[in-house]
Amino acid sequence: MTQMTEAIKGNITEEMKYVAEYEKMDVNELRKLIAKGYVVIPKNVNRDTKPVGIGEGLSTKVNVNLGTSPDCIDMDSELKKVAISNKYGADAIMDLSTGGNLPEIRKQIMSNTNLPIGTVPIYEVGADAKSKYGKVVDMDEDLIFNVIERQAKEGVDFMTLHCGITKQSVQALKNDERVMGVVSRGGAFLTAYVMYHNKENPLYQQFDYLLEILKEHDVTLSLGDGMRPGCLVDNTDRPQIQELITLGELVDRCRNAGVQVMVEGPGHVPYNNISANMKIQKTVCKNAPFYVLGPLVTDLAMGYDHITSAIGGTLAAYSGANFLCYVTPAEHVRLMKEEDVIDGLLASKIAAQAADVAKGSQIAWEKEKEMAKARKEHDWEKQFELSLNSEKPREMREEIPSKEEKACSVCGDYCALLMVEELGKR
Ligand SMILES: C[C@H]1O[C@@H](n2cnc3c(N)ncnc32)[C@H](O)[C@@H]1O
Ligand SMILES: Cc1ncc(COP(=O)(O)O)c(N)n1
Ligand code: MET
Ligand code: SF4
Ligand SMILES: [Zn+2]
Repeated sequence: MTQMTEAIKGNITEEMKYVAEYEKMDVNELRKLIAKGYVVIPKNVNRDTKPVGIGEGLSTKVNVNLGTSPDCIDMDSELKKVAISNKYGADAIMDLSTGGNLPEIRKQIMSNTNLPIGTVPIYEVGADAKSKYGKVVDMDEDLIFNVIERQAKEGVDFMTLHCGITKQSVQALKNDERVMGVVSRGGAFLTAYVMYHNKENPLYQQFDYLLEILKEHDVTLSLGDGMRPGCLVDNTDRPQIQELITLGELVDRCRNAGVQVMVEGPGHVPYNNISANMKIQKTVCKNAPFYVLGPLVTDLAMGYDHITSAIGGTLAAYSGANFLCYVTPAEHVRLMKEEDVIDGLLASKIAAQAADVAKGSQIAWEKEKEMAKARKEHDWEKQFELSLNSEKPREMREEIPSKEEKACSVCGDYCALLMVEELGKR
């Protein structure tokens, strides 16, 4: 049973009820969207988590990436990142750990949040292959499917699997004059596998078997974009589009099997090409929920890539993307620290709200109206409460206080609002 098979049968699940209430929509409308594959609810049957809907007609969701790396294994810090994700309103968390005891790290992360958890199982496969046989490319089919099945049993809610890395897309990469090669880590593992063994990607070749495993536990498949461009100059090139066409075909196969599926997208895309990218994806993948990384609209802002990604993410979400994978100021520089998680998550939440407002979402506009009212009433406490991060403005207001309690220290006695208001005009 999956949310999708239930929806097709006409059954309304508890998860659908929860999501419909949160989104303030009719539950039968939601059910129809899930049945068509336009909306997913990533929730593994083996784990009790908050149901989160992603897709057409729903509010834009944001994901936090966290996890260890071979250079930094600090469980304490990762759990603080989980706490930050809970506190500041992430909609999902991906554990992208590649250093230390991966199943143990995942277990701890999962027991510290009720948010849906995503993973990229090929990372664990690569790490296991390296420790057992010496190299990442020494992985084999058994190891791949065993890891996926184990993670599915543990309760992972969505999995990024780079099924579109095929002999064909690897050939397209070789034929192209792309400046940067493969920047997707999972994509790189599988591209290396295809090149080294001259074999087809097992995730593609045995896709039906993969679907059986995912279906049993209702794991949502997130089709990874292993060929996404790694810099603006490579955007929307043939390897990216070649892979996307394969992903579109795989979406059909997921739907026929009743497996929930979303599709991942770039990455590095100039502002003028973002809406075209969203349109191509939504068309080729027949309205599957779209999960984008950024997109980053310039490559020159090292240390500020949460901003480049919020600019791109706003337009992407406005143009059809449903799920924004956050990017932090640490992207392209080092592993993120806790404060980077706050900045990255806030930037993504801003992009999501900005896009939802522009799309005319009633929920988004209700919040904007409440803020307008709080500002008019000089209700500072309410303004802080409504803010995406309440603490920051609260602390800032205390740093340079105003003598005039209703105003702030930008104008103080000359508060524009108060001056006209006192004449009884508003
Ligand atoms: C594809 C995305 O995954 C992120 N990424 C890769 N590994 C980790 C990790 N251990 N923690 C957080 N993010 C990670 C990259 O920074 C990129 O944004
Ligand atoms: C939107 C998005 N895209 C990709 C990945 C995985 O990372 P990678 O492809 O580098 O393994 C991700 N976590 N989120
Ligand atoms: C593999 S982690 C690095 C990801 C890379 N910055 C990208 O654009 O997708
Ligand atoms: S983030 Fe760093 S380690 Fe990862 S692909 Fe880019 S340069 Fe390599
Ligand atoms: Zn990048």
